[in-house]
Amino acid sequence: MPLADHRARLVAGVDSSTQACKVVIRDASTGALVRSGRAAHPGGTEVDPAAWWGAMLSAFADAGGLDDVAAISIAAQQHGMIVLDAEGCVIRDALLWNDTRSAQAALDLIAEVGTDEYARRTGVVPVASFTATKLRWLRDAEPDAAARVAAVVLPHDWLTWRLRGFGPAGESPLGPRLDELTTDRSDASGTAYWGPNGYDLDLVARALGHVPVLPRVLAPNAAAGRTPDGILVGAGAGDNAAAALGLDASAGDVVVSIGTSGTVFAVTDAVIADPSGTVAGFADATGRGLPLIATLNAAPVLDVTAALLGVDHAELGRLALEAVPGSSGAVLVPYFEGERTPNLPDATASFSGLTFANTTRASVARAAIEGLLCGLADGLDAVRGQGVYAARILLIGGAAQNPAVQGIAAQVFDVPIVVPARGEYVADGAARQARWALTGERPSWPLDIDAELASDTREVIRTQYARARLTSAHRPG
Ligand SMILES: Nc1ncnc2c1ncn2[C@@H]1O[C@H](COP(=O)(O)OP(=O)(O)O)[C@@H](O)[C@H]1O
Ligand SMILES: O=C(CO)[C@@H](O)[C@H](O)COP(=O)(O)O
Repeated sequence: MPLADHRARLVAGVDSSTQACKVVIRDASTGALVRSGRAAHPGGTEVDPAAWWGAMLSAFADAGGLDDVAAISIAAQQHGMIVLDAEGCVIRDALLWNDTRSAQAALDLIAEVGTDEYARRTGVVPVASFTATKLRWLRDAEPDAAARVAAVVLPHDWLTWRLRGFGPAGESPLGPRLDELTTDRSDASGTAYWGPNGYDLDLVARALGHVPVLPRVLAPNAAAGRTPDGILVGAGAGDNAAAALGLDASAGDVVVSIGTSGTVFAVTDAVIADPSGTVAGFADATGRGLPLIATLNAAPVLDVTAALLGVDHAELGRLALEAVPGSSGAVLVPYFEGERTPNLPDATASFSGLTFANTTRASVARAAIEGLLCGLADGLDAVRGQGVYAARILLIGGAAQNPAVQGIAAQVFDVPIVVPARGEYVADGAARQARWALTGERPSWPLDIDAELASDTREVIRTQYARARLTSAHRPG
């Protein structure tokens, strides 16, 4: 379609992430940012999806509306379990990627199927984050609800369906057409019941007890349909895959994202099947692979530390830079929310190495940043262990904007760091996808860079962290 009429000049991308919904509206030809908007999401690891729908509509309004937009795509937090009944109604609140109640269900599924078999069939080994384990938890803990499940979708799938006008009768113009549910490869690959041969219905039935309607998996450049107002709707994607697309990540690029989750991932053609489960062999949003590790404790580690010290993020960063690398021996192993990598769902955080001399505001601030980055550096090692080449790190996510995080990252990671200009790269990836669906041509928009930092590794940081991680009890009580 030529970019001639007034609508075709703009495309929109959505990031429905854990803490907020963000929308960018970009020029379809040049990629220039025209408008943007955002709205907050409720906290917690169990959320009524209606809150995400409401936040998305608010974010659209904040961005000046979609009247002049030709195409839109939605990216969202991965793995969240949304269960629908035959009338298209949400049966219970969604369980998010960072809800760890299904840890035992993950172990049960592994005991039945085996780690090698899971990795071979789906590219992943179940942990509490993945959708399959949440379905097993539902089957065991809420069997009446499980029995009513007619369809299972992820956040971006459900928002895409609602945006196209589908939903419960009375709440949507087109009604509860479950056969119109769609997803894409990247989000399907985070369910632990999708793999190289499509949906693995045996694994679905093992998890939920029966096989419900599952969303049709669209190609990266396909359209899911149109909104009732005629806006083309792209396939959408999981947030990390969308970020890789938004950054145009290519060989040698490893993305490190410090949002609610910490993630380390790269785009590759290699088939990843890690039976240890450390690296997830996800799919990307272009038809390739996205090996990824995720931690449950990233930017909120700094939020809680700043609150403890009674400072804002800028002051937390200034304090941290007053301390020496290694925080004079103070170490934070930041498993506040349990942990996924390493897989310790019941773990708690621990400070160690404290003395009268190093128990200062500066050391505490620095130890928080060092601790969260060391978990991601371990993740980078694991991703490289799968054959991924890292020439540089692209550092993104809310906490990546903090100069102290950037500076300390250069002391923790052993490859150069590039900080793209402040932006919403997940939403940008979705906007690129919308443009791709609109014109059939994947855009190559420029990427602005804020900072480039040479690696300045200080071994003490990771050495003492590794020791502390092994010796901390990580158990509540
Ligand atoms: N300058 C900063 N320093 C440290 N953390 C920050 C800074 N700015 C934002 N954050 C934190 O980043 C997080 C939001 O990042 P974002 O990537 O948008 O998360 P998500 O996509 O998971 O919603 C919040 O926890 C916020 O407090
Ligand atoms: O679970 C994962 C990836 O496997 C997380 O990355 C979620 O996709 C949430 O992302 P953010 O809200 O932190 O961006």
